[in-house]
Amino acid sequence: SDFEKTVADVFSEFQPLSLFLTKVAGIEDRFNNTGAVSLKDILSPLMGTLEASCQFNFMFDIPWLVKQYPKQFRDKPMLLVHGDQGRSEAEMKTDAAQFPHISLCRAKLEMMYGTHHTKMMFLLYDCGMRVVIHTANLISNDWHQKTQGVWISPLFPKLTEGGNTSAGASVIGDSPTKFKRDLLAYVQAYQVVPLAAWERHIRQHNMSAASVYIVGSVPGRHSGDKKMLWGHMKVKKVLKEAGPEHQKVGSWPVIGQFSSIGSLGASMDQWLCDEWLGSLSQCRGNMGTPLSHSKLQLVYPSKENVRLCLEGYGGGGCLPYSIKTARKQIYLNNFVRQWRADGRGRTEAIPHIKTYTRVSPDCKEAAWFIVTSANLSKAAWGALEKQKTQLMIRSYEIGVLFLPRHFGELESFPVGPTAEEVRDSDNVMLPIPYDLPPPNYQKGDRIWMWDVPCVDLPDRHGKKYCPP
Ligand SMILES: CC(C)c1cccc2c(O)c(C(=O)O)cnc12
Repeated sequence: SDFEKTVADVFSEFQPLSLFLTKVAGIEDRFNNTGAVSLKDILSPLMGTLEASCQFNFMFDIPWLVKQYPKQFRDKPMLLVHGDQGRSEAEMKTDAAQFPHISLCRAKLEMMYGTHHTKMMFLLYDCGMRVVIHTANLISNDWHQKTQGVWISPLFPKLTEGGNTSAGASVIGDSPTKFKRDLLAYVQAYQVVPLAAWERHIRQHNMSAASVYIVGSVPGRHSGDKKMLWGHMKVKKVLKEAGPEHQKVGSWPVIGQFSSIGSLGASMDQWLCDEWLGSLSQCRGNMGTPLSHSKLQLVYPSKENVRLCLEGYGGGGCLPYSIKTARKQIYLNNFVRQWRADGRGRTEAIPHIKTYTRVSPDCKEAAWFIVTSANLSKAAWGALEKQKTQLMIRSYEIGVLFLPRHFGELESFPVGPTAEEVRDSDNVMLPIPYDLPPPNYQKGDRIWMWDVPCVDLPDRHGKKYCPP
């Protein structure tokens, strides 16, 4: 039964995809006992005996974060990688100063409007290391009543011989998805001294069991063969080389699901449907036929989704889509679908998770799946410039891409609408975080914008929404 399952049980039940949601306060136990973890679970001694950790993120509540570590690990060295500058960096330094084991590392943000969105943990144990790539800020609210995604790596054992000598260009202890090579390239892109030690730790571990691809974004104008390393061009490259066949999935819809939307251009053909969808609809054997934009579905909470959520209108505080941006791209209203997750008990847990996938018309199979920090924006995924010779990215992002072929020669992933189905299935099943197909917005409903008042109907706490 579900009572008294340890995090080790929860972890092993959801292998080999190792894709979890975060626990949500206030929903039925069964939706938290399977396929879901808390930050304390991830940091539990049952996952390994911690020696040191590195936390990449955007928002940090340092005293709260320290309390998520088991007492016996609260003095282990912790590096926080952030993008704060000026006053907020000063505040972070003040908070960190009270903890001698914590050091800070600021990521360079030289592109205007770039942010350090990446949410990742390096957990160094006495017997190996783990990588966790997720979507939650290191603040209590992000782990309380929201839907967040977490990929937890296998325990990567230490390489026996001097593993950190990389044999020329190739990397020792890598996987068929080149997980270690690409993770090293991502970490190296920061060019900051404190990460050199973590680069060495990564080199010294055998990551051959990693069955996902790294999909990272680093700020810059990437050209030549570096153009395919990051953002939507990395997805395009991997899907073209190793994705499912065009004749099988070429007509399947692509579904994007995210918690914010950038300025995407005055028409859908400028970036959304040509460039971005052009990359995410790539597949093997594709003769370049673009996917019709009727096959694009964008899951983003409506005003009613926010009004009825566990947090009430306040839940919309992590959905920073502004009316200023929205009114420049009304065409998005043709693509948006509601957030509904009855299968996971999370229809009322605002989605801060970001996922991208391609599913069969009958919603029973998925061609691939991505969980990432990247919202639907050019800053995150990149925008091609100079006659498509360079990819301009503003922010740091990271996610993982699951391809069926790396999970047992599958052509596609069977989709599991509930965590129990995934747990009890003998074959690999994708624990999809939301219900398929995503429902249309109801008549009279609208896209959630965080700077638009809601004074007609109260939320579950009897409140109206009057943003500052
Ligand atoms: C507009 C900005 C400051 C913002 C508002 C609300 C939530 C945000 C958030 O959750 C992230 C993130 O998770 O990386 C990043 N910016 C967020």
